[in-house]
Amino acid sequence: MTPTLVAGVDSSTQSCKVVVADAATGRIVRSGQAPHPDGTEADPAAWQEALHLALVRAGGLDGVAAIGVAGQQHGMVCLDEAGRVVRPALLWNDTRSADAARELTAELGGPDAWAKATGSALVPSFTVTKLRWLARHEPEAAARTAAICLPHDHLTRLLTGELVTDRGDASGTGYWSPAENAYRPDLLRLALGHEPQVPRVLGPSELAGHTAEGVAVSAGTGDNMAAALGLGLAEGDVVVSLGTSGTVFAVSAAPTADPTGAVAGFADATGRFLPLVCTLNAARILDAAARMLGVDHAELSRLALSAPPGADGLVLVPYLEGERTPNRPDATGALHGLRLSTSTPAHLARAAVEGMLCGLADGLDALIAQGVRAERVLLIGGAARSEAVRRIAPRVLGRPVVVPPTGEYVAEGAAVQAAWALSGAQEPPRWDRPDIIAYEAEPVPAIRERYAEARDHVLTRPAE
Ligand SMILES: Nc1ncnc2c1ncn2[C@@H]1O[C@H](COP(=O)(O)OP(=O)(O)O)[C@@H](O)[C@H]1O
Ligand SMILES: O=C(CO)[C@@H](O)[C@H](O)COP(=O)(O)O
Repeated sequence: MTPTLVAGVDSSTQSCKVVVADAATGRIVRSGQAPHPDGTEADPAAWQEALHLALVRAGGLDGVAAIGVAGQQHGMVCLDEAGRVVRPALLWNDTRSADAARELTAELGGPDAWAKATGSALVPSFTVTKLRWLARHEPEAAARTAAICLPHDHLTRLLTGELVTDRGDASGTGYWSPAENAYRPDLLRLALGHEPQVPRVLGPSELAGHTAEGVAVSAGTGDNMAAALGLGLAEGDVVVSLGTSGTVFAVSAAPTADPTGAVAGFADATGRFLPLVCTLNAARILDAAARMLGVDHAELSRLALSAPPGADGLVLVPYLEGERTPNRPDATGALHGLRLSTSTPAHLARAAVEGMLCGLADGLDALIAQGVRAERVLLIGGAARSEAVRRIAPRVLGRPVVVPPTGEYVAEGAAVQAAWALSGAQEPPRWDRPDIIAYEAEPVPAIRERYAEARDHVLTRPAE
């Protein structure tokens, strides 16, 4: 019998990935990907082209009954009255709205007020801060903005003609409340000066519509929510994802509202919640280290593993893109503890891996402080392919980690959602994912202690 096929899309920061899977078993039958342009602002047409190319490379939608789109969270896509894009989208890792975040925070009564209203204290990643930036710096574009949506909403709209979203992605806007399950139009108005149309929020297994060819399209969601769905996260599981962003997250039955701003109180893609810590600096720290050393990722990993834990005191503070957690949008990175004896490629490679992981370890602490249980840590994302990262992670995170088989969990999560929407079932399908590899190593607390000494000693960006 021919299996029913579903497709999942991951339209993330650096690329678009598509998987086509058997809806009953989750077996991946074909896949494809295509790159996104570099930069922190992007023409949404580039995502559409990359999706088209990735779909072609995945053998198209022949035989596919349903598709779901997951995307990088928070990006601001402004549409005019005719549904045309007003200006390039500002992405989650664009920090130009740092002043806007500070202004809006003060106007509502501080970080606690935002955490109560939307689950999250404001940092420049949130869409609402980008809207304020637009109102201040491009008032003409702000006035032409008749509707506002996120990257995954935009692609879903191109597929179906419907302006819809889901709880997960809506929870990263800064104008939707996960606890109330409702928009906060007052916050939209506060930021932009008027209330543009916003996407209708669909239920977790609701259909957004159909493509012109009749393929059903699920609600879609943010990339982290999709990864949680793809991994079938249970309580006690914590994910450390090392993509362009570094994220640490868990599913939770109750909403969170962390006034310190470290933990964002997002919603997930199943009707629950997804407390999450996000850093701006993860896989690209290793890309940068490899570039500086003139080596590829395999050699960077070999070098890192050849240096001792703690790199003899060499610390790399990884704020190359500024930072979001802690909230230091204007920070730069730094190398501390350089001596003649630590001036080696191996030490630098080790310091890069450890510095990246220390940022995530701080995130894990913040999540635990919000009541999350970390019984099992799952390592995913591009940089989790690195053997050095897998073997050093337990030393820095202070607990064993498991690495699910190398897969595209965001795209797979989007495919799970498509299969769920198609089935009409109460719960999402549980696809078997065997062969989890466990990595154990003695924790080395000195790595984090030295990092804690170093992390506040960085320069800010020079004025441009
Ligand atoms: N073996 C590897 N070791 C370290 N980093 C890697 C490896 N393979 C891929 N990467 C990095 O992972 C990143 C892409 O990860 P991915 O999770 O797909 O990111 P995103 O979803 O944000 O686009 C790139 O920066 C890439 O260089
Ligand atoms: O902003 C966040 C989470 O709040 C990021 O995690 C983005 O969702 C981008 O993710 P990747 O491209 O790294 O997957």
